Amino acid sequence: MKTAVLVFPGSNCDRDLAVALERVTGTAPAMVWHGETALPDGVGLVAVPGGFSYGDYLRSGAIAARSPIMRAVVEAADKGLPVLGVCNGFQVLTEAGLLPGALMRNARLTFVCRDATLTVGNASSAFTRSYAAGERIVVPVAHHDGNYYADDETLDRLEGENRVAFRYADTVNGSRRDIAGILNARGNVLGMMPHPERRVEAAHGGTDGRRLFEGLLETVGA
Ligand SMILES: NC(=O)CC[C@H](N)C(=O)O
Repeated sequence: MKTAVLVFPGSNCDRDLAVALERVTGTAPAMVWHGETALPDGVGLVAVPGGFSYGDYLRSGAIAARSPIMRAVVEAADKGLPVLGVCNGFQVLTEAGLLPGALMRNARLTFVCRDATLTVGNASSAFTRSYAAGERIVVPVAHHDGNYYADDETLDRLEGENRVAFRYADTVNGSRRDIAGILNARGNVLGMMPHPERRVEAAHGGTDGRRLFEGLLETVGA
């Protein structure tokens, strides 16, 4: 599977994601600079990395969401291309309007960096098919703006349409309804605050994150 990882000014977890994708797919991703206006031909996944973008000025993800490459990403997502946003990437995807809601400052106003136990909600998307619904997995978090907010109507819709991919098993950042990751209506866009790319080999303490990339590979094909 050919993949693309976006790179913004100040991105600092793009290489983590690239290494994880290469380990699982066997092919190094194309690293796509934010100023590009088109995605490389034939990519089966666009990954928006975690870390920071543009120093997180204004709001996390707000400036990155308006960079030239994001127009191409929104267009491709609308046509069904899988798009994964991890942490800062999730923030970018909400700011770009590909996912509903917003990621606000953590409820305790502190940076949270630790392993988080998640429960899998939707286990039938391209991203989550290698998990079982209700399964508990461990994936690390590292953020100060992970406090997911959406109004009740949006939250009810996300739950009613089985679009909550992951929830925190305990309180991590104050997210409404403990939401850690959500899907778009079509199921081809996933945003999640935990970092699956930091849990892909035994040396990371487990491989629960790797399964997400393996599920994608099964869906998209080599
Ligand atoms: N690990 C990350 O992607 C962090 C995202 C963002 N900089 C935050 O702290 O919320």
